[in-house]
Amino acid sequence: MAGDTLRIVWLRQDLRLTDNPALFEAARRGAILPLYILDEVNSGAAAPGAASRWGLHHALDALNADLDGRLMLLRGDPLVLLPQLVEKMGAVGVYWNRCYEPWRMARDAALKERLRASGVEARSFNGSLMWEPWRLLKPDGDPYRVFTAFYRTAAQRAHAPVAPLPTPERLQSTPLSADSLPLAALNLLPAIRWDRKMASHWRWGEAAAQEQLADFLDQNLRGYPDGRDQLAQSATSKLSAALCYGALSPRQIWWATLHCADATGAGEAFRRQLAWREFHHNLLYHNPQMPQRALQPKFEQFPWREDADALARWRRGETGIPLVDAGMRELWATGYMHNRARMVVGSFLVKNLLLDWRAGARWFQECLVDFDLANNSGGWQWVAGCGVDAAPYFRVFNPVAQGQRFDATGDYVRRWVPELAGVATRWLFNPWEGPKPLGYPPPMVDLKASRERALAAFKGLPKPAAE
Ligand SMILES: Cc1cc2nc3c(=O)[nH]c(=O)nc-3n(C[C@H](O)[C@H](O)[C@H](O)COP(=O)(O)OP(=O)(O)OC[C@H]3O[C@@H](n4cnc5c(N)ncnc54)[C@H](O)[C@@H]3O)c2cc1C
Repeated sequence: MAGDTLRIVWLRQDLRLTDNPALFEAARRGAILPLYILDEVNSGAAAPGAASRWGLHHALDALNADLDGRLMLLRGDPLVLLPQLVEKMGAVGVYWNRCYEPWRMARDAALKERLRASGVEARSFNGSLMWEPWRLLKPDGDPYRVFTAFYRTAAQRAHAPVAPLPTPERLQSTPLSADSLPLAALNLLPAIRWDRKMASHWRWGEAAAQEQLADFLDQNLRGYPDGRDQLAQSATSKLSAALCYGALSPRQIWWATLHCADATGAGEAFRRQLAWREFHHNLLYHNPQMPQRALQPKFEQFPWREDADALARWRRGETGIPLVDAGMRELWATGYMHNRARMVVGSFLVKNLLLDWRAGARWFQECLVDFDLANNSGGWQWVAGCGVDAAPYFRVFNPVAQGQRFDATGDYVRRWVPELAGVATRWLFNPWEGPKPLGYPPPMVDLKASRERALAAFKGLPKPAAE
């Protein structure tokens, strides 16, 4: 294959053929070499955990099948591997879609400079966001810090998300090089095969994601505004993992909602949630410290408790608070947790247990198949009340009231906490007040007293002049 037209398409969080600008542009110009590099060198603390690695394995497997087995796989530092590969293959360019995590941006900027300095075409595109963070700013040029204002501008005044691109008409890809590693050599699957139990909860690849989107629009969109908070209903799209690995782009989803039958206007509620993803990416871009540091500086002095035993009970779903335990066990069993449950378990950890939000974020990073650095750190800062546009710290979720409201039949709790299957709905969310259920622990904290302890700690924070 002629090296003078060969371009490497470096795929990362965009594992799809449709609406993939880097792939589309490279394929238009000639031959391509589709490549994925497992980078464990530059990721540091942001490295995906065991559940995301498992998901990545399947996402890569599906993409490779779509590319007729021609996806090249490497493992190591792209800053070293890519220049070597360019030289070896005689490629004229490297194309990729932009990522927005601080570690990836730093690496990609260095790579671009290095490739260009040696006369290689290095081009990046937007394949993962509807509004890139430097394009959606307040009128005074500052980044948004409040979601509603961000969304108002995005939905009403910003440019509409660009229409999705088609699949390239012709994919002229190079035969697989002998240097390519077999997928198994990336060691993404766990040594102890705990993943088998969660496999049935996920579908992989672009075609499956498109089908899932079509089914959601057809069957669930209408009920989304009311149903999305109902824990036992499958009312949400479950497209988060497809977005994380890039089997679908947000533009494809946005456009599909605009072009489907939506007589009730429910698409608006759904697009609003998609915009939360954009907002968190925007926040992370403008606040690269977001995964490590509270965006409200006063929280850096918050008196978090150190309590390894309490953290372990929370992780295992053995807190004695049924809704919290149900969420944590759903996470462990499936690699997913309903958004409402994410908020409830997060609030319980941070407020009732007074444990640092970063410990919760780290556990989610390890266990979520849909782990996404921007959404996870943004979600945790929101729940903890220490982010820019957060629920105020003094607003503490009451897991009993949340259960009664969002799991009124008790099906969610009974599914994930089978010890409580026989408990009447009246006592299901507060079994300590009713007949004592067998085999289920008493609550590890008193909800009222621990709430007051949290509020007192919050009141004790210094009030910096500049906040
Ligand atoms: C503490 C906490 C941690 C979270 N960690 C992650 C994470 O690591 N990865 C992740 O993708 N989402 C995370 N979320 C956001 C949200 O819980 C999930 O995106 C959602 O539950 C995924 O289910 P779905 O695809 O069915 O959502 P749907 O309701 O169908 O929404 C469609 C899409 O919109 C986006 N979205 C929806 N709600 C939110 C939100 N609150 N914030 C940002 N984007 C949103 C997601 O991309 C989602 O796939 C977190 C939320 C909290 C409170």
